[in-house]
Amino acid sequence: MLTVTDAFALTQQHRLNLPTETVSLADAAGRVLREGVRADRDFPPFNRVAMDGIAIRFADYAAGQRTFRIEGTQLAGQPQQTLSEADTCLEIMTGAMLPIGADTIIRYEDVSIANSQATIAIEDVQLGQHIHPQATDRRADDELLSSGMRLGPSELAVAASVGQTTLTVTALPRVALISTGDELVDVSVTPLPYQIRRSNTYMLRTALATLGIAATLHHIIDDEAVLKDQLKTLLADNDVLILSGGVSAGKADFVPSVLAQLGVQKLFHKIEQRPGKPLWFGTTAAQDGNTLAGEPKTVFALPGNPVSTVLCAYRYVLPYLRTSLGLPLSPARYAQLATPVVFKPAITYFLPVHLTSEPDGRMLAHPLPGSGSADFANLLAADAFMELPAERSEFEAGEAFRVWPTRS
Ligand SMILES: Nc1nc2c(c(=O)[nH]1)N[C@H]1C(S)=C(S)[C@@H](COP(=O)(O)OP(=O)(O)OC[C@H]3O[C@@H](n4cnc5c(N)ncnc54)[C@H](O)[C@@H]3O)O[C@H]1N2
Ligand code: MOO
Ligand SMILES: [Mg+2]
Repeated sequence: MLTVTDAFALTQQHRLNLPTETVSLADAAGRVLREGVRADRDFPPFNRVAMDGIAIRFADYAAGQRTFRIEGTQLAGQPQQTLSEADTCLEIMTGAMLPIGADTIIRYEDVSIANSQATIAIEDVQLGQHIHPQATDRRADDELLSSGMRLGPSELAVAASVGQTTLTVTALPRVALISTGDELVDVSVTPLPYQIRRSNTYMLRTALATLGIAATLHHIIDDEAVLKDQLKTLLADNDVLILSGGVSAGKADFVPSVLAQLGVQKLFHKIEQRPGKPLWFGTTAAQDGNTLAGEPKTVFALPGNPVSTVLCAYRYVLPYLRTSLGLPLSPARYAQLATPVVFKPAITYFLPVHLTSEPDGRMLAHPLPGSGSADFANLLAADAFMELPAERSEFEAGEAFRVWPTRS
């Protein structure tokens, strides 16, 4: 059986090779940029006035002048004006170009205006104050956004400001989420005593939505022929299949054998971990390296117990999709155990934890062991899984371990 580290590495080695596509700026939120975006002008593009007030020549002020005749007004969005004579000023607004001849701004709060004259009421005026000089933030042709960035609010604001009406981004993978199991009924159905409503695919869809992936939902009954037939179609139509259930040792656990029959090559089945031991991962990539158009396709068959499904999603599937999209892995996060934990089997234990941020800067993980990998109501209080290493069985309060957040 594989360790967590080896299994993770295998998934990462078989990342998707997704093409790029061009999307409009309005549709680019959350997507992964695949081009560099440069400044078409300086930032700011002109000496930008930063306060509403008056624009003067500092030399006049330095020579003792305090009252200035108001020559006119320059609003934002108007062409640059000129301060024509000595001892005059222009009323000026935030966002306007600094007038030719002016070099200092006095706020309205610091002047009194009467009879078309402005009198400065303060004595600590500095040359160049309240001016945001051209090119102080970025210069024309500087690379502002680079390939591999995720497009969030700040990135899209910058893209808009340089006139980028479209952006080249990684195409989203087509992902199908497939629940399997005869005991599972639709959410809208009142289950019979031996049935339950399916929930795993809703969890998976919500988790994938954090990467901007809109996956489709499917359900397949525990019938080998039906499973084979439907998985064949889903494989043809998608880049990634994510199944839940049917991968363990049961009489109706047909998923691994059916995937093999469909030519999906198993890369691993079972990991030394709890929960999520029976995770199955495979690819249609040919061993000779020759891939058909639209290939390879990837299949994650997650164990059906809901807590196992969640753990496998956050520990393996989401990082896989992240890096396939061209994003770096999320930075590692750590927390300290709030109370001691004992876990005997020599396998990695993913402990559900509630995280608290303490006034002294520590992140504390409060264990929520729950009643096992079917107890998904326990996850309502959890913020993360803490990864407790396989080679240890006793973990002390205050010891720090890696955590895998389950909330974004
Ligand atoms: N003899 C053994 N039995 C089991 C082993 C084992 O190693 N030997 N492994 C156990 C572990 S660990 C897990 S995890 C489960 C995995 O089971 P499967 O992946 O085969 O999943 P199913 O048998 O189909 O279902 C398990 C459990 O999960 C519920 N389930 C399934 N899908 C959903 C869904 N979409 N929404 C909600 N709940 C779901 C299902 O009803 C079952 O209760 O196997 C152990 N057994
Ligand atoms: O690994 Mo299973 O996921 O323990 O219940
Ligand atoms: Mg089973």
